[in-house]
Amino acid sequence: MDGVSSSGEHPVLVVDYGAQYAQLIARRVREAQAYSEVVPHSMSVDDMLAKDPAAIVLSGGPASVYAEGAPSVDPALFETGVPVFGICYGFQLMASALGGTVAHTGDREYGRTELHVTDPGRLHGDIPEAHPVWMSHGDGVTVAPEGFTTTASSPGAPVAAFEDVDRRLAGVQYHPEVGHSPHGQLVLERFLRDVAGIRTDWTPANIVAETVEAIRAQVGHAGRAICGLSGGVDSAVAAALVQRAIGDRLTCVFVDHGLLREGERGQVERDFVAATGVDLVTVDAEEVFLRELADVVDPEEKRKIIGREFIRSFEGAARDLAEGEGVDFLVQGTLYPDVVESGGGSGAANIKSHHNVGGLPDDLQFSLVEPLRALFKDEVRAVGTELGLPESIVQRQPFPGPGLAIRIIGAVSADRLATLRRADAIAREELSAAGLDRTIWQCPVVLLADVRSVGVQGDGRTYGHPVVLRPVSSEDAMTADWTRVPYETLERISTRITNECAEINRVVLDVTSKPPGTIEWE
Ligand SMILES: Nc1ncnc2c1ncn2[C@@H]1O[C@H](COP(=O)(O)OP(=O)(O)OP(=O)(O)O)[C@@H](O)[C@H]1O
Ligand SMILES: O=c1[nH]c(=O)c2[nH+]cn([C@@H]3O[C@H](COP(=O)(O)O)[C@@H](O)[C@H]3O)c2[nH]1
Ligand SMILES: NC(=O)CC[C@H](N)C(=O)O
Ligand SMILES: [Mg+2]
Repeated sequence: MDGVSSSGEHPVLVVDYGAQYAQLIARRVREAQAYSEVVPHSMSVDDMLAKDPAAIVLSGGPASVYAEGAPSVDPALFETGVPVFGICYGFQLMASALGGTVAHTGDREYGRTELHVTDPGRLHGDIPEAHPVWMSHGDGVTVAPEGFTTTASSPGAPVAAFEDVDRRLAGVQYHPEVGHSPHGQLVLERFLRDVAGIRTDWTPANIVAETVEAIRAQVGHAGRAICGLSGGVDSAVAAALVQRAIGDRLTCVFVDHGLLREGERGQVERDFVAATGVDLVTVDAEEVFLRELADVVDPEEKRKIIGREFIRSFEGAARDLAEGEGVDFLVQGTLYPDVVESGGGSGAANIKSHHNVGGLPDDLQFSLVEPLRALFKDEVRAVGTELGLPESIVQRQPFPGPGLAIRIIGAVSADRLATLRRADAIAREELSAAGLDRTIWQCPVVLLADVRSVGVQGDGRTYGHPVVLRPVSSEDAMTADWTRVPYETLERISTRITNECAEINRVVLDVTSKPPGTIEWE
């Protein structure tokens, strides 16, 4: 079907009703090559329309649609002509808003359930008549609204799917977004393509083309930009996109804030420049960062100071560069998770202020150019590959901009940084030697600088600090699990760190997933 392409300008909005899986729905939509964003259920229909959505998905949620105070949907949404798909609670909402009946049936279904396709319709053709789906509900639609065809049922949900193709509305009681619904992705794709009429062509090549155009439009014909470049994946890809858009009107700025890992500066100045040919200047800012951070213990305070000092460094570099000519634009490799965690999503809580989002000072003079702001890391990697960046850059493990400062629990000092830098280098060496670089998303090493424990080394008493190993596996850093690193590798890391780092007499392993823990400790 030849409809609109979904993109940053025509997103598929996932309306979050408190679902466990709202982000996952958005990811699945993106996997179907349509661009998607999560928005809160408090957003008005007018505000949704202002985003010019290609379609809207109503998520699941814990409430019951008939309960007092339950989050609802404005029935006007269904009159706008925008295609809508309801999942679980969203399906029940759609049913009750359009005149169907939803009730507490007592027929709970949690987990694997057999679905029977009673009418293939647009969504369920060529799928076995009986197939497993993942359910998680206690309420059910007992009567579908007028105009809808019921297309599937399950033992506990006589109306388990319905569609009104003319009005481009459809929904399912089950969760198509989870891996346990093997045909769910197909059903979602059919809604986007065959019901909503979206051209699912949101591919890395199209993202590059669209983004380069948008950057040109923002920076104009004569504008000059600097790009905060860390050697990491995000800023490398952002720089490559901007370079493609404005060529040599871009200069990259690497800030050595003294919070870097062993060998990092050389790697950026030598290897990164050799691999990409970017025009790079380095700012030596160790002294000022360490001075400003002295005695600061609170993680948010650290982050705000670091965010501010990054900008001061960029301002200094811009002044030196332009010799009076204005550099108005600052390029940053900000990703969607940075925005969400900084509380900048739609109604999201502030978990931590990423230095490049929530940590920015109020008096920022630059206009920000953030071409990756809507993307997740795996999407950024695909864009980087599309741009021809080498594997060594595209597949690099992330390292946070605030660096080792947010891995010292306690105040930051040059001595503590030196200790942590060595321990971190040892852990990275051993994990690489064990061939785990691609299995592990990243492995922060955290120095508990305000904790001491008693040890015995060389027959003498020590009273040193512990370090924590935090190996995690993840797809996009929004959720993570701790990586089961082989004991032999852990043993080598532990032995080497306690032998080679004077202040450290204990190595412990963090076995917390995210949630509830975050990846970094601060
Ligand atoms: N040392 C640095 N010098 C200049 N800019 C930096 C530095 N560290 C971080 N930044 C800026 O802050 C942004 C966010 O940092 P972040 O660590 O999330 O991304 P990254 O370093 O580019 O990629 P990765 O997530 O792979 O480490 C970067 O994209 C970059 O623009
Ligand atoms: O550039 C950054 N600036 C920051 O302020 C920041 N805080 C966390 N991170 C990285 O983001 C990912 C998610 O981390 P958390 O689970 O700790 O929030 C992980 O990959 C972290 O390393 C940051 N990156
Ligand atoms: N997962 C859901 O969306 C559940 C919807 C509703 N709370 C029910 O129990 O039926
Ligand atoms: Mg980084």
